[in-house]
Amino acid sequence: MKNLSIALLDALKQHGARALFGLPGDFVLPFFRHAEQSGILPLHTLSHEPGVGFAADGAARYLGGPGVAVVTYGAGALNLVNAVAGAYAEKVPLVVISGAPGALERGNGLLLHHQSRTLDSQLAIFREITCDQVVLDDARQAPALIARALRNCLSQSRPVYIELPRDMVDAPCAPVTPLPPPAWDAEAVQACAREVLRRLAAAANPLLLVGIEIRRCGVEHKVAELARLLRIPVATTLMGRGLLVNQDAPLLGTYLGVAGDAEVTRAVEESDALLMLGVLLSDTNFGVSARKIDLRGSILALDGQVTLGHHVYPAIPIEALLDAMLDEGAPLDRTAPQGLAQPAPYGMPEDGAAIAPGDIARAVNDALRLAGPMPLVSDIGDCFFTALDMQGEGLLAPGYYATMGYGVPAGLGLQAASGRRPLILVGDGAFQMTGWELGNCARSGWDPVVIVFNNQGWEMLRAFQPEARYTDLGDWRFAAMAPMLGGDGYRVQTRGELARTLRHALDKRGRFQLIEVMLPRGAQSATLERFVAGVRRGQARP
Ligand SMILES: Cc1ncc(Cc2csc(CCOP(=O)(O)OP(=O)(O)O)c2C)c(N)n1
Ligand SMILES: [Mg+2]
Repeated sequence: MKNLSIALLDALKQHGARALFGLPGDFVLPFFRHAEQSGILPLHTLSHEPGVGFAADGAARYLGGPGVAVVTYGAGALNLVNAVAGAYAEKVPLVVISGAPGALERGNGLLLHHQSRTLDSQLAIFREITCDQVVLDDARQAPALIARALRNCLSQSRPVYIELPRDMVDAPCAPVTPLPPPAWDAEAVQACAREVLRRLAAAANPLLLVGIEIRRCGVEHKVAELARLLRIPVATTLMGRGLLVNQDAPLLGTYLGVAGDAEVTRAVEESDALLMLGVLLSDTNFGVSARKIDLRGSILALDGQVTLGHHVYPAIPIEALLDAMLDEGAPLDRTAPQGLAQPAPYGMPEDGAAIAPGDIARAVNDALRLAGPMPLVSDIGDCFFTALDMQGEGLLAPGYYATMGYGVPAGLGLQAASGRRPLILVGDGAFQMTGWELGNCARSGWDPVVIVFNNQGWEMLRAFQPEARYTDLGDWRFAAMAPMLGGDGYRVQTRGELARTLRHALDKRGRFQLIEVMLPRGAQSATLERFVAGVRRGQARP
């Protein structure tokens, strides 16, 4: 019989995990030893737990399986909270494994180091940001608890919390038998699919609007097939940017309300049968709508249920709904829409002019057209709005939860788990938070290309409070620091320098490449300007 640590590691691998990300401490050292010595999953350490969480998140988003973060009790696990909360908000299947005090030390009457209020305070905190929590303090129960937690992590596409007392890691433990996904009622699914198809057929302007859950559930190809079958155009939400790329779908583009393409906005907001698949009804997706979308006339398939106006069908997995619609659907009486997606911007002039954010999108699109597609990972800031105009191999970004600090570690997690080299976009403010994780690249064999949007300030905040002085961050000279961190740094001031440096950096492998793009103070992307105007308009409305 194996021990509990090996049973847990085997189960993680069986459920699709491809790597462990962690930062050890005494409560989790025994598990780290098994993780490293067993080699069941590669173990990558980072320098601060937010980076551990974002790296696990990036791996999960890119590969679809669970991302795994392994930390010590208290100071470690509570450092992870923001990353886990963001994963919960954006439906990322994350597994948090926290070491914890053993039974004897729990009962010795002393306050333990890393303890906050009580020894169960941490569990209480993680109850709020995970869909399931288990404490492995009994080896007989452990296999069933692990199986339940991992099944819920994947079926709900949300983080789960596993607390592992350090005196349990060597306990003899039976292997974990994976549980089947939750059952559903085929008849209810068929009835729901027929009602959705009837509504679409009766509409003058049916439209599909897709969100991030269709990627988490691995059904993008089925959505594209449905759009082609029914001859219905598709738009993505802000969070869904990058979905259905290369899926041969009649893609209109990304819905950004008043901040986006007017054609796409009109198509979404004037649709009389909006079928929303995997869409979060969030302010970032709908907060800048030109006019309020009539949700009563729309259909929402999210979180395993389908809402049609005032009807709710519970327990309808999105893949089952799509399969039933593909079985029963037929072309609606419409001409097949041609994808209207606005072409991405190309052709940045390679001259001596100062660089604007929009130039960075053009330069990246020009360079990737030559070098080949790369996964894009963006932090929050104007780099995110600029990334919406980039043609990458999908875009990973916390577009709804909107936490800074995501970009660099998430890109490292993506490369660690998949081997693919990412292009990371990050502002100077966000780089100050977690950009230093690049110092782990040399020993881990990672070599991302990182573009730092250096406008020497918190520009997104300046957009709302131009008079503020506290948004000025000064010039941190990131490129000059790159060699000390084991990479190559380039500081570029003109469009010509940007184009040449980007081509050079994409060619250079084996060391991270940091391109510090100097942006004039106050320079904003057109999308950010429209987004700010939209938010202001929304706030001004009675
Ligand atoms: C963890 C966290 N703390 C604060 C904030 C609030 C914020 C949102 S945007 C922003 C400024 C970002 O500055 P940066 O230089 O990175 O990018 P740019 O605006 O283009 O200049 C802040 C402080 C968020 N979102 N997350
Ligand atoms: Mg900035």
